[in-house]
Amino acid sequence: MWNALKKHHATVADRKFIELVDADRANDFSVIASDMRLDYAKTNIDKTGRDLLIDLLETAGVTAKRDAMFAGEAINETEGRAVLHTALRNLDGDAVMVNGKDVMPDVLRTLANMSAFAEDVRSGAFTGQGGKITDVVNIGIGGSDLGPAMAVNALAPYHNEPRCHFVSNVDPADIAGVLRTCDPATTLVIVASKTFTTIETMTNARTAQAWMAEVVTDTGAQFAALSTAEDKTAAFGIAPERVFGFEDWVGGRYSLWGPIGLSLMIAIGADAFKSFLRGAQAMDVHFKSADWSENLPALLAVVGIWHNQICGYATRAVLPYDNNLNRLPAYLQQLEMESNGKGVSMDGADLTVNSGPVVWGEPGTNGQHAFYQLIHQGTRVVPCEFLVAARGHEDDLHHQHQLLVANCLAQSEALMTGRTLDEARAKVAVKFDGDELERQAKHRVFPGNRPSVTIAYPQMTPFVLGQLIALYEHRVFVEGVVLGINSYDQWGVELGKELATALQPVVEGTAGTDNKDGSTAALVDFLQKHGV
Ligand SMILES: O=P(O)(O)OC[C@H]1O[C@](O)(CO)[C@@H](O)[C@@H]1O
Repeated sequence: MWNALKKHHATVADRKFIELVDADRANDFSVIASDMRLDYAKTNIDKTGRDLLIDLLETAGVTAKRDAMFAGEAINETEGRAVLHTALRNLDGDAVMVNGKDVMPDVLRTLANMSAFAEDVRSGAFTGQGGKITDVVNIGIGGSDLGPAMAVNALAPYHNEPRCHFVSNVDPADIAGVLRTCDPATTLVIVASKTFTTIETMTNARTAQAWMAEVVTDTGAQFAALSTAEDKTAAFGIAPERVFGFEDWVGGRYSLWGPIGLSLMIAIGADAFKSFLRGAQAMDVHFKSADWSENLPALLAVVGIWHNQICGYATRAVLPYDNNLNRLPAYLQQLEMESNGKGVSMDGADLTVNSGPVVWGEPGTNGQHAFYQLIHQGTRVVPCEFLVAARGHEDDLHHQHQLLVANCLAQSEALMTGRTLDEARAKVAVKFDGDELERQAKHRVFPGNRPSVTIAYPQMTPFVLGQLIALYEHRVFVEGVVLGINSYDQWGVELGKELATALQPVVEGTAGTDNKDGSTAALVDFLQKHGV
């Protein structure tokens, strides 16, 4: 299949896709599911290419793998675990079996407990020593931070109760900056850690505990924990009624839908949080039922495969024309790169194609005045993913939103159409002539034919955000199955953790640098001379 796709790519690589994009192609290469429209017409995928890509899904066994995932089979083979974040948004409670046990009663009970606690915090029924909670500090990292941090920003227009802060970095600047703005007597600290062992999180949690203890008599009463390790949360001193547990079949970067979403739930309320879950559930239903040729996550995945594994474009820019989605690129970096940044397939063989792409981005229009220069005229092609809402939330500034939308559409159009040398000459002919005209015109040429997809939606509501994040999760799943890798482990983060633990005494000066390489030893020496 890979060879067939590469052969086909050779036949379309030079085709100007601007010449192909008429109304028919725009409809044929777009799909609408629930509230979302995915347009992938501005690419050089043609019908044959799409058919081949869909054959690839079938050959790779995506259908069977998808069904196995939803059925609770242990598709995370290297860790022997099921992958069931979808159960967390299965609000109708239909049975989901793991090892012969229906997990839904526990899932729904935890959701009810979280909802009651979140509403108590919001209403003031739950208080700190100094009264109603004014600030919530979520301490977590990776999946225990990026999801809720991204979603609280994305849903800022729905955020109507305590201020929410997110501390992730072990750099003391992070926690010190946040705690400086909070009153310990009215702050709730949420320690979010699936394992409850992550060094950054546990270090920050102890710092927060000490900060609170200066003022608050019973600090444990103002701490909550989100974890799979209830023994460890108890040892930390957090009472069981404020521990919201989940199972090991929820991966860290897929955990926003359950207890790890508590800070989001406190920010927007339990009803809006359920609407967020319903959006994701709608995308799950679509993913399970739509034909691959009409299936949003599958199509987004095959476009990604086309650009990365077939065309060889190493990166992908995610460009939300939605300022509140400013943390989406960082969230997607973990979701996609921790899931699909692997060089070994499930059976232990080396991959024969590239692993997943480097994902990066910033909201438009800011990026336009920063890195779009390279996207338009650089020597490397960067496939772009634009996201845009029909409406913002600032009704009195709707004209400004229209300008935002115009910018978004202009960028994908400019990337596709480009500007020829003749057009560039015509632009500068009033100012220059002769050789100087030629030289100046060359700088103003845009190669065009640069691919992009656009995801459009009515408005960034909790329901729409749920759909969007579930769309990306399933896209990652499909790409992972096609590559034959396990998208649900993350062994690649281990070595650095082990070496950091070993280096701590070296940095502190209680161990020597004898067994370190020359470069590391010299850096330790330099930092120690400067007071580390
Ligand atoms: O929630 P935990 O267990 O603290 O882990 C945090 C993050 O660390 C990782 O395990 C990677 O180091 C991520 O996969 C995870 O989201």
